[in-house]
Amino acid sequence: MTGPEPASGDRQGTLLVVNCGSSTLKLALFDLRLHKIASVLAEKLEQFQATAHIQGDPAPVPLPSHASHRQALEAVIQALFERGWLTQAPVAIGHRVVHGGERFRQAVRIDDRTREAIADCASLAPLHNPVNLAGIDSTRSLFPGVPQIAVFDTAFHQTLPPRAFLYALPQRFYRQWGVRRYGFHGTSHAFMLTETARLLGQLPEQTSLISAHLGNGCSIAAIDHGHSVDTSMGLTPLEGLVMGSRSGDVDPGLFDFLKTKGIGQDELHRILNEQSGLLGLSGQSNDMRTLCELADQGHEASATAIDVFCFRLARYIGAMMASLRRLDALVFTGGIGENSARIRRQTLASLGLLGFAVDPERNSAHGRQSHGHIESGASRFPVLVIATDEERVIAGESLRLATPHT
Ligand SMILES: Nc1ncnc2c1ncn2[C@@H]1O[C@H](COP(=O)(O)OP(=O)(O)O)[C@@H](O)[C@H]1O
Ligand SMILES: CC(=O)OP(=O)(O)O
Ligand SMILES: [Mg+2]
Repeated sequence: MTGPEPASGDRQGTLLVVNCGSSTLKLALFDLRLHKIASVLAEKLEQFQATAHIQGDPAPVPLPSHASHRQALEAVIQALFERGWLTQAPVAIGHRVVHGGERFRQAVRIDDRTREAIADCASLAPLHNPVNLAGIDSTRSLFPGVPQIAVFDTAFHQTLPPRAFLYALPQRFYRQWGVRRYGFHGTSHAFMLTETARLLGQLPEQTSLISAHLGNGCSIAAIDHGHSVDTSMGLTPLEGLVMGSRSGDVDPGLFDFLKTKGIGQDELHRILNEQSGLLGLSGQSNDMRTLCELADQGHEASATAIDVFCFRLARYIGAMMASLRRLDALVFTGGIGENSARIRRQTLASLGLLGFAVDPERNSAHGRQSHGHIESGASRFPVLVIATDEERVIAGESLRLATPHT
């Protein structure tokens, strides 16, 4: 199959959005009115079965075995040209960058100096920033002279007050090394704010919500009158909720204990980031869909993984209430939040005392791409399901920064 009636927006120009994740690469093309023209997903990068597909095109994009992010990006861009989705260089390229430290409070145009500053933040997001940089370097050499914009996961959370961002550690760690809670998934939480305000018919600056982004990485944010005031991720994207293969919160005393068992620094890093979470608890998979199927077939460890996931999430929803002056809605998003009625139901079942109540029919009616209410008439608060679109937020910021006069 070839591209669309050749990529309609392409004649006026396109925006390319690059989201290099820990093992995936997501690409999206938008026209200058922010209509999405194409999206691409490459999965299992660095593994034997690396694959890439342009949505709606049955022919996979050929990738070398164990393709790196850079190789996958180059192959996908070549395919976008060959199949007619792209006919000229994009007018701007937006990149998701996970960690911007305290240096980046908003999106920036990338030059040599900002690239170095992003590299300086890499030790705080070792699974993410290095691959984000690989994406930046690759598109800078493929499209020299095209404005490149970095949009940071951390930027939306720069409004956190000290009571939420400080750890109870000696303050010199914060002053000397920036040891504090940063928070992530900011583009998704920001999109939840805009969409919630739109659905409720009010202004974003008057809207207060709890946003639960449940994908491979999971985080929750308390947004008070349009500002992020609390979130579950911390210095790195490891703190907080149970995730696909990340542990979320553990007792830091664990590190000393595991040392006595001969587990060193590198192994500990691998355990907490790659072998824990849903994967570690179930012993089977980091994929919530698989675990729901296994639990239905009576696999006990998978059912336990789901229990721990939902209970931790419910506790965090309760904790986020302490950060808000009012609550207009609790919002579920991300692959799990958008698609799994079971996870939403089980989580909310622990929150009856706070006044949350779900309507079973509305809850099971909502899947990906469908916005809407799932609370019952007895609920104190609206509960919403909203499909996230991090790429659209990145495209909007990129357009704004690439064409500052418009
Ligand atoms: N119908 C479903 N039921 C339960 N989990 C689902 C369903 N569809 C997708 N998921 C889960 O969503 C997660 C991936 O979320 P997604 O937001 O797409 O990931 P990423 O963080 O990589 O962008 C996986 O755990 C996947 O199993
Ligand atoms: C910050 C983070 O966890 O990102 P992702 O969900 O893409 O892994
Ligand atoms: Mg994600």
